[in-house]
Amino acid sequence: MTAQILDGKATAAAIKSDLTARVAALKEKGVTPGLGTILVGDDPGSQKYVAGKHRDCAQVGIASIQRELPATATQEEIEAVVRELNEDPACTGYIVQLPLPKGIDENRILELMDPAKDADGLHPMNLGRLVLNEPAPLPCTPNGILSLLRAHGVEIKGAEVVVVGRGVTIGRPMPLLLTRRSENATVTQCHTGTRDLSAHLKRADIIVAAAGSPHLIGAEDVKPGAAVLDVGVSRNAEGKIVGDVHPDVTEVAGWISPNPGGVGPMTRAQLLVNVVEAAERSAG
Ligand SMILES: Nc1nc2c(c(=O)[nH]1)N[C@@H](CN(C=O)c1ccc(C(=O)N[C@@H](CCC(=O)O)C(=O)O)cc1)CN2
Repeated sequence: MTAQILDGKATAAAIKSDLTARVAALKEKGVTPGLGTILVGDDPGSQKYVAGKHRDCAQVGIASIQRELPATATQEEIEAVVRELNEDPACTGYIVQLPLPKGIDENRILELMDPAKDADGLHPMNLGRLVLNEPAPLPCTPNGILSLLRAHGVEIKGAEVVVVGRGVTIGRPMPLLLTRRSENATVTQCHTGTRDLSAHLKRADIIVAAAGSPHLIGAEDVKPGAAVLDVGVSRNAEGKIVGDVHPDVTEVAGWISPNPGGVGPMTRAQLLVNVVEAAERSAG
């Protein structure tokens, strides 16, 4: 078997085409959505992701507000920029690119954001709303994964899903989205403390690999026909992406997301969805 591709680029392009029309309609009502980004430091990966987010904004007609601080920025300096964007009427929603440099209290920065402008769905109030099944902006990568599966007709309802990883952007919120009544999946969360990862993986209909451990998952770990989403981003000596999923998984899986070209573009598309939805709410 050779797995079918979960094409993130094409799916994101379709989402962006829909958003372009919605942004045009907002502009006719006098509302221009604006996405703000706060980038601290000079991590090349983060710089690339933020640049991609603003390229996407330009494509769909969303205004860009970019704030950059050096790696030496203090907690207070970052908080000052957060306060500035909280107050800026041109900024519909914004994100603080993670991770922040060592020594910065990331949670305090996220808590300081105006939850109504939280385009990432990572403010504690919005994560709490997700737990309570109340409407909230949804974290971009988990929501992008669901959109990618739906767009390709992969059955989520009743599926056994294994999420590998417990980070704040993917691992923690992913099971919350998957176990909503609208998705009705059964989820096992695995992490570095899991005793027999392979035993869990072999039972999975869907695997979300977000461990950041190069080629952690091989063909021998995957049930034939399973859908495998590779979210891991490690870099080799040439700076190329190495995912959590070994290339030999393609021979066993039913569906696989390429990396790059799978979940990454979907993360960016869902960010734009959150910004446009916030603008539509404020436009009534
Ligand atoms: N504030 C946030 N920080 C981070 C998040 C997040 O959702 N919010 N997630 C990740 C990084 N991320 C989003 O910012 C992200 C990851 C990957 C991509 C992407 O488009 N990847 C491309 C490849 C790009 C490359 O060549 O390096 C792809 O997969 O095709 C976009 C955004 C951590 N931080």
